[in-house]
Amino acid sequence: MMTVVETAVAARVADAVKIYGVGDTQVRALDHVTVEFPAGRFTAIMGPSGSGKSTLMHCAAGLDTLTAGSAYIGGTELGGLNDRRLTVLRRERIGFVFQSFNLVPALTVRENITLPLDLAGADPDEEWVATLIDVIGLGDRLRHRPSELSGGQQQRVAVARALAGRPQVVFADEPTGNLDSRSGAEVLGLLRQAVDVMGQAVVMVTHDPSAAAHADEVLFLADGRLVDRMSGPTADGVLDRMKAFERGEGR
Ligand SMILES: Nc1ncnc2c1ncn2[C@@H]1O[C@H](COP(=O)(O)OP(=O)(O)OP(=O)(O)O)[C@@H](O)[C@H]1O
Repeated sequence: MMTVVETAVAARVADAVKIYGVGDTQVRALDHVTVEFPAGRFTAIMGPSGSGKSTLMHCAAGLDTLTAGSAYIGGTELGGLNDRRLTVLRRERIGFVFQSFNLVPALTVRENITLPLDLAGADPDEEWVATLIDVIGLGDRLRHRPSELSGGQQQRVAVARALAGRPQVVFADEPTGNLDSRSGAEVLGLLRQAVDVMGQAVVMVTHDPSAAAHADEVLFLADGRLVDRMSGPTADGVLDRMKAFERGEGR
C-alpha cells in the first residue's frame, strides 16, 4: 500500500485581493497573494509599513473579507459562511493574540484563559488548562485581574487564552510590540513551545527581525504582494533582507 505523506494546511489564502476605498482613494492592500500556513509550523509575516501584513492576517482569520480570491481555515472557505457561522468558526478554530493584550479587565487570569471555551459552551479540559497555566508560570496569580499584572504577564495570559481551545491556528498581530525585549522573548518562547510541543500552527505579524527569527519561515510582503520567503531565519538574515527591500532591491 502506498503511503501518502501530506502536510496539513492550517490556513491559506488563494489569489487574495483586498481593495479599500473607491475611485481616487482606492488602495490595493493585497494584490493576488497566495500562501499556505502549515499545521505545526511558526510563520512570521514581515514587510514595510503599509505593505499589507495586517490586512493579510485579518482576511486569513475572517476578521475582514477579501475583495477577490479565497481564504480557508483548514478545509473551510470563509467566503461561504454567514456572519453567525464565521463568528463560531473564529471562536472555535482560531486563537488570537493582539499587541494590546485585549484581556477582559473584570475577569480573573483564570477566567480570561477559559473565556473562549466558556463562550463556546465547552467544558474546559482541566488538565490542559493546568498545563497552560504551568507553562506561562502564573499559577500563583490565577485570581488576579489583568490590571494587577505586568504587560509581559498579561501577554502570557493572552497566549494561554489563545491556546486553551487547541485551535487550528493562532494568529498573533505584533504580540511583542508593547513589551520590553525580555518579556517579548518570553512570549515568543511560549509561541515556539506551542509549535514544537503541541504541534500548534502559529502565524505572527511583526516588525522585529529578532522576533521573526523565532519562526520556521518568514514571508516578506511589499506593496500588497508576497515578494520573498526565508526558511530557518536568523535576526541578521531578516534584517539584511529588510534593508535590501528598503533600498528597493528584489521587488
Ligand atoms: N480600513 C482601511 N481603509 C482604507 N485603507 C486601508 C484600511 N486598512 C488598511 N488600509 C491601507 O491598506 C494598506 C495596507 O495596510 P496594512 O495595515 O495591511 O499594512 P501593514 O503592513 O500591516 O502596515 P503597518 O506595518 O504599518 O501596520 C495601507 O496602504 C493602508 O493605508
